Amino acid sequence: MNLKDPICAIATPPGKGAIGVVRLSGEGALEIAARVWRGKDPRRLKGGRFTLGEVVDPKTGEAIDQALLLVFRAPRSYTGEDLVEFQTHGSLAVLRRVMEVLVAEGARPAGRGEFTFRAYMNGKLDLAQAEAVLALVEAEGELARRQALRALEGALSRRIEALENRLLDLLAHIQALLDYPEEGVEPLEAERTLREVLAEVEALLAQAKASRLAQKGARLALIGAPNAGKSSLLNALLGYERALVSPIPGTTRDYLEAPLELFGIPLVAVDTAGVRETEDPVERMGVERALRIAEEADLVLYVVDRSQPKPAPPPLPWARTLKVATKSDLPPAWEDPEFLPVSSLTGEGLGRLKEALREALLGREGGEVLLTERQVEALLRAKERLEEALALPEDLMGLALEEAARALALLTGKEVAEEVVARVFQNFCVGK
Ligand SMILES: Nc1nc2c(c(=O)[nH]1)N(C=O)[C@@H](CNc1ccc(C(=O)N[C@@H](CCC(=O)O)C(=O)O)cc1)CN2
Ligand SMILES: Nc1nc2c(ncn2[C@@H]2O[C@H](COP(=O)(O)OP(=O)(O)OP(=O)(O)O)[C@@H](O)[C@H]2O)c(=O)[nH]1
Ligand SMILES: [Mg+2]
Repeated sequence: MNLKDPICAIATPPGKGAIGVVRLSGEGALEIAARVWRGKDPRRLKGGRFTLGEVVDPKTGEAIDQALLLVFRAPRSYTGEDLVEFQTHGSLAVLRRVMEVLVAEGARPAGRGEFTFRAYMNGKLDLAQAEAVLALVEAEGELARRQALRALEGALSRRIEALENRLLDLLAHIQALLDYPEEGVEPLEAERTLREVLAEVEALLAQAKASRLAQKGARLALIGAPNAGKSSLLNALLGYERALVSPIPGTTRDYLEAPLELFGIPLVAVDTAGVRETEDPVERMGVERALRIAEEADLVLYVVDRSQPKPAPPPLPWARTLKVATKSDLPPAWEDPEFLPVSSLTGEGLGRLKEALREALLGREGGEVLLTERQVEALLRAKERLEEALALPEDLMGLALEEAARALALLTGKEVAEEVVARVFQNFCVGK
């Protein structure tokens, strides 16, 4: 891959937008820009400045759009190279023509993530930060956005580097003891350092689940007997009347999905048909679907009407099930401390139910750390090596320590093989 040639891409999403952005980066970017620009010469613009003018087709002199042009000069740009942005009107008709004239003047359409790849290669971002850029672009909920921004700002990278440095210091110390046994090098306290580093790695790993949830979201299924109050509870959680509710058992025939963001996690809540034995073939199809949805959900709310005799529970994945007793505003027919009482009518208990959902989804860890699958793998490897080192005498733990440090370095990308880097950027969209 050529690392300096001028590349260009539409950076805004396809479709109509008030404004569209085309980026151009690399050697000769300013010269190319000058050839397709009518207005103040971009080559005379300082870095960080913009000007209003027209993008033109240099072959015909035809104006393509009225636009703003921004100049960033190497190394002070996103990529670290000379970089020009054209901020045009946001139609595909405009953006496509801008791309055409840039390519005609010698720029190459960028590959996926190539701008950020260059930023990485030029030391503007480390690999954890580049992955944070991707996560920020893809963030669907508040939690994912917060996690990604913190990682982009280097929070994870700093934590990892601190651990790496402690291991490297320890290694140097061991080496000194081995090389100069007579010279009064201070004795090691390897075990304590190792335990502290291991605890920090484990603390990070404890956040992996929350990070995956924030990015991928979760499915929440409501299941229970007909008339239990599932659809009412769905509506209460959503805050609007999404599902039909009626006193007639069997109101919900097919399942129904609704997006719901709780604690910054993008959830899909699924209301289902009431589960019961039935002769009606259509209703039976609904019941079968309901059970399948419960099986596949990340979390199940088993909904039971507390004002009626308690029914026999359907087969549910109990490890992922929260029990809810609805209609808590009515006189209870039974009590069971395993069930959370709620009333969709008055809202009583909804707050506690949401808290229980939060704990079931996130655990007790707050979940402010972004961890990609790749990073989790590296942390697991580091953890294994640290445990191995702990089991060895101090003069023999050097190799395991070195490997643990190397595993940590994978997170920030200092020791990462080219294919791994390529794979990270494969996940990007064009223009990022
Ligand atoms: N129009 C536009 N908006 C955007 C971006 C962009 O590239 N263009 N960004 C793209 O992701 C994000 C902002 N992030 C950016 C990060 C660094 C630099 C940059 O030029 N950094 C230089 C110079 C800093 C300075 O002028 O003070 C540097 O780090 O040296 C630009 C954008 C989101 N919004
Ligand atoms: N008093 C009271 N009535 C409720 C409450 N929740 C639901 N109901 C009533 O219970 C009846 C059934 O509610 P739905 O939400 O339709 O029950 P469902 O579980 O979706 O029923 P199916 O779709 O038939 O499986 C309706 O008449 C609701 O008004 C509640 O918290 N308090
Ligand atoms: Mg219903």
